[in-house]
Amino acid sequence: MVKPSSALDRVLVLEMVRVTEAAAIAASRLTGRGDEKAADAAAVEAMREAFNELEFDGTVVIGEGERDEAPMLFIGEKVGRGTGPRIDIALDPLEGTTITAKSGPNALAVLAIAEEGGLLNAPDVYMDKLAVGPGYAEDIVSLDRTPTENVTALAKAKGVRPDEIIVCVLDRPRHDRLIAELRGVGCGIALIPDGDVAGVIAVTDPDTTIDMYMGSGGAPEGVLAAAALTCVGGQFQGRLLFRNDDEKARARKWGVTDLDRIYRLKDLVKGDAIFAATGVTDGSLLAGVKRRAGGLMTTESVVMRASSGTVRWVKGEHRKGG
Ligand SMILES: O=P(O)(O)OC[C@H]1O[C@](O)(COP(=O)(O)O)[C@@H](O)[C@@H]1O
Ligand SMILES: [Mn+2]
Repeated sequence: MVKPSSALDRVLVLEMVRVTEAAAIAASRLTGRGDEKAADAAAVEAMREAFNELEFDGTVVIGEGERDEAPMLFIGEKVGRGTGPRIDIALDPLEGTTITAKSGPNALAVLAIAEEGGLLNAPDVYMDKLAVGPGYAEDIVSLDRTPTENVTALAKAKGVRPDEIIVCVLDRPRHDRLIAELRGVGCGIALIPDGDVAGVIAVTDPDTTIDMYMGSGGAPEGVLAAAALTCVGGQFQGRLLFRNDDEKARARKWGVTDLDRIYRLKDLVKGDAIFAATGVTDGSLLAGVKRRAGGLMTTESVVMRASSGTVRWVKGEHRKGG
């Protein structure tokens, strides 16, 4: 029996990989060149071009910024051919601009799509994030508890000592207190220079040995990581952080009424969703773009779908162009 296809037709699953591949390949030409802006611009342009080949009626809900600050893939921009299903898109054509410029680990081209209205229109502010992998009781950890309480609860559930827990944290001065508290507990801290989309997703992969993600990063990146966890399992909590009234006004403009709210996965991503990412540089999730002899280029991508929980790892060999 043929199942009725949802707005996110199966075809779109693999098409999304082409889109992230295009962005990753374009950005990779600028890897290690010390020019963050050029790397980002290359990814943005390639992603936009790839989207515009597709038979769908897409709207960017999380993108490169507001219309007046971003020339392309701004919030509200329509992409695709304008026919077919209406899809909302969250994207970060180059997640890890500094990483790419320095040729560090974990830069990704990343996007998530959902049926219209399915993604939180997160303002471009910081978000306090907390994530753990699958298999734990709901709310085993909470943004309303201290880091020490969360580590202790997680350790008990995992059947290890608190000092055996490994927490991933962005290496930022604003996290000094968090890091000091975790050091007090004796945890292992995986400090990352950038790239918390990969950092959050790392909790879902036992091979990374990372048990928990803590600390603040971009709210848009929070929604992207949440889309991945919606597909593969795990828990995520996020609370928007505002540094000034302007940021609060920005959030209200995007429909956020309760500024202190804790968002869980189902609040960030509703209904069916697809998450896709291609590695730009090597990282915990994916290998980066590699240029090999004879014009061959290889890419590694992952694409996941929430409704089926299917995860596909896609190795690409690109022989012409790029
Ligand atoms: O660098 P800040 O201001 O601490 O922001 C953290 C955010 O920046 C990143 O490290 C990289 O973001 P870019 O994609 O803009 O380079 C994100 O992963 C993270 O959410
Ligand atoms: Mn980013």
